[in-house]
Amino acid sequence: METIAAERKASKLATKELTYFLYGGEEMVLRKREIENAVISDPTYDITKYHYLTREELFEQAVKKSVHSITKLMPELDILGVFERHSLTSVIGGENPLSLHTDMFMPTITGQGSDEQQEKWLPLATNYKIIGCYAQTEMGHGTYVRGLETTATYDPVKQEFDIHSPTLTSIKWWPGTLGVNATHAIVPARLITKGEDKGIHNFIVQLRSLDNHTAMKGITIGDIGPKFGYAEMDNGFLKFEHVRIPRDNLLMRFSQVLPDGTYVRPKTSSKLSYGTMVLIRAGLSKFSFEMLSRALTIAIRYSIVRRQTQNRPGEAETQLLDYVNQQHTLITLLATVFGIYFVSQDTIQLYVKTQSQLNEENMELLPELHASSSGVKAISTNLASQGIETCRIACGGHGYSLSSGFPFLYQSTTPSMTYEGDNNVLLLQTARYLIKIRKEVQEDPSYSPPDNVNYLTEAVRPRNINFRSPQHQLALYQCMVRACVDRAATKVSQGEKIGLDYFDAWNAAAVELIQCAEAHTHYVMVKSFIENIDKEEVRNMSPYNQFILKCLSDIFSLNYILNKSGLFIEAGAIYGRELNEIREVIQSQILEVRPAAVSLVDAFDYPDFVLRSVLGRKDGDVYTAMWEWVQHNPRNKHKNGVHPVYKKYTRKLLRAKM
Ligand SMILES: CCCCCCCCCC/C=C\CCC/C=C/C(=O)SCCNC(=O)CCNC(=O)[C@H](O)C(C)(C)COP(=O)(O)OP(=O)(O)OC[C@H]1O[C@@H](n2cnc3c(N)ncnc32)[C@H](O)[C@@H]1OP(=O)(O)O
Ligand SMILES: Cc1cc2nc3c(=O)[nH]c(=O)nc-3n(C[C@H](O)[C@H](O)[C@H](O)COP(=O)(O)OP(=O)(O)OC[C@H]3O[C@@H](n4cnc5c(N)ncnc54)[C@H](O)[C@@H]3O)c2cc1C
Repeated sequence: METIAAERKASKLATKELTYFLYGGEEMVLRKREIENAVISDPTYDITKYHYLTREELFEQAVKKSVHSITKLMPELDILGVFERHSLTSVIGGENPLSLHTDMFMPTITGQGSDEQQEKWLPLATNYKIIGCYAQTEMGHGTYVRGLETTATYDPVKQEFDIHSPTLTSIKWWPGTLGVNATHAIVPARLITKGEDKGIHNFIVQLRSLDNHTAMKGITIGDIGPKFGYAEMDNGFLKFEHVRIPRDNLLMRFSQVLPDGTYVRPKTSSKLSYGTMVLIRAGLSKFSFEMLSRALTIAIRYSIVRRQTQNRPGEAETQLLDYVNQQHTLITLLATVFGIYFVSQDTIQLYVKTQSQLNEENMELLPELHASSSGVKAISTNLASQGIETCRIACGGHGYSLSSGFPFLYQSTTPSMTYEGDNNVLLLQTARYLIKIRKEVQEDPSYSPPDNVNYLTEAVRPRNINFRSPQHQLALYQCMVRACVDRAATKVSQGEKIGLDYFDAWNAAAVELIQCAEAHTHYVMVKSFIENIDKEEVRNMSPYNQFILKCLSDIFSLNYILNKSGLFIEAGAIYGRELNEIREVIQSQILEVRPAAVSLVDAFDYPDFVLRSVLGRKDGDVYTAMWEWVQHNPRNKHKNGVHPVYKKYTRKLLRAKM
């Protein structure tokens, strides 16, 4: 306890200033804390026994908490917007089994419903007269949305759609909130009218009765069973047997079916029906920041408190964070989490800007948003999932206990590498965009590509390189990414030249394509970090905070160069002989950050309640917390301290003659 207090005292970081910066100002932080305190002081959200609950208990508690939040806490706190809602969910912790209602069902209606449809459905949804989910994925198809098999066949006589699951593989499988709670779903299905298949469109389908919650006629519905984690979420299955819905349950903002069955195609892009996925992908980088920053808070605080090995006679054992390997592991991750933070801010801004353009039927930014949000979602969820596991390992044996908080963070984060688009698949979408822009640049010298891909027109290694210079770092990345894009594009065209069809040529280059998308996205993250810490808000910070952010930016940028040095050397961006200098800059910046490490994680401002970790306690009283935790263990609570398995099994073994 004294150690962590001493660390805080010695740190020169203006912690409060950084917290205000991260949350968008003092007012936002005060509001966040108001929400946290309301949750912490309400017994409904008690977490004392959380880690010992069974799957069914976890689910029931989570639904109870969710309903309590909607009916009591949210009105009391006047929580309306998406950010405050997420803030509340995040404090309550665990999964929110009703989250898909507000995160996907409602945004789909807002984004894709006509004005009349919004007027009809949004008040019902806002007031929880209905509970919605987003039922897209089927047993046979998740990635390949165009391959979904559920049909929606228009009947002009009754002016209804007939929703049907024609095969076993067409059964909807995975959607959250579907298994037990939802009354309605957005159902992407193949629209068939006048005998023609018009592709995937979104429909609103009622699943359960609003009187007694039983399944509607023709609907078979349930929960898909235990998963890797996510016990609190009712991921479900859904089978349709010719379910009838009115014509105007087709979401008609972009395309329509007229009463006689005439199809009116979207004026602009058919991909607008994928809009909800893009929204969540943009939000997932923020989610990745939250999950990884919590893991780092736990790992860094514990590495201050934990001592291991007396290295000099008569002195205290060494703090884990004073081992250079531990510093390297955790401080490079600290730099990463700031990288994710900045790019998530930029991605959400790009989403908002694109959305306002789309409202004016301007599609200009859509390809960039799709490519960028796909890449950023993939890289930030990969980094967060791997980073949480790295934090667990960095905490030794105690990291493996549920009480560390890591298992929950990992289980909740790792599926984000799959849902909302598998990360490899999304990186291939980013690569598709890069290859396309490269082609345009080559074919039309007057074409000026978007800023983030400008390196495709020119990328030059600086002379007299200074690895501490952000501009030089960016130039190195530009050379490297350009070479990666060239390599992938060349591989595709070589395949085509030897007679492979488009798919085979593309598939043969898949590894290089994913590599170029990854490299590009890292470049975008480094660029975002560098640009953001050059903004006025940061330049107004205390000099020491600016200095630490610059150190973290260098670490983030240079550590990737070191880890992927093969790519940079192959591109002629750096020479092998320069690697030592890069190592030294990283090492010296890590040493600069070390004294501020605990204040940096304090700046994330997570109360103990949110971390749910005996190792990550703010006061550093880890061992007392571990002892308290074990007192709740039901396995220790049997008469005379003797567990029933003794009578059932071990006694027999001990007395058996063998
Ligand atoms: C603001 C903050 C608040 C948000 C808070 C978020 C908090 C997060 C917590 C959430 C917690 C839990 C949520 C979990 C719930 C999970 C839900 C789901 O998983 S829902 C199901 C998701 N499914 C997928 O993502 C499927 C992945 N597959 C696809 O998206 C597509 O099929 C794809 C892209 C792989 C391929 O599509 P398609 O075959 O149709 O396209 P092509 O490859 O042929 O490309 C054609 C052309 O279209 C362009 N394109 C593709 N997609 C899009 C798009 N979305 N937008 C724009 N354009 C798109 C593509 O680039 C091609 O363009 P071209 O010019 O021809 O090159
Ligand atoms: C916790 C969780 C919650 C979910 N919630 C929802 C929800 O609310 N609503 C909903 O509709 N869905 C939901 N899903 C489903 C999710 O969106 C899909 O699982 C996801 O899109 C991946 O699709 P898939 O399962 O078909 O994987 P697959 O496509 O079968 O992928 C398997 C492997 O094949 C590779 N692969 C596949 N296609 C290609 C390709 N074209 N090129 C190269 N490689 C390829 C992938 O990289 C991956 O490694 C959820 C899933 C999970 C795990």
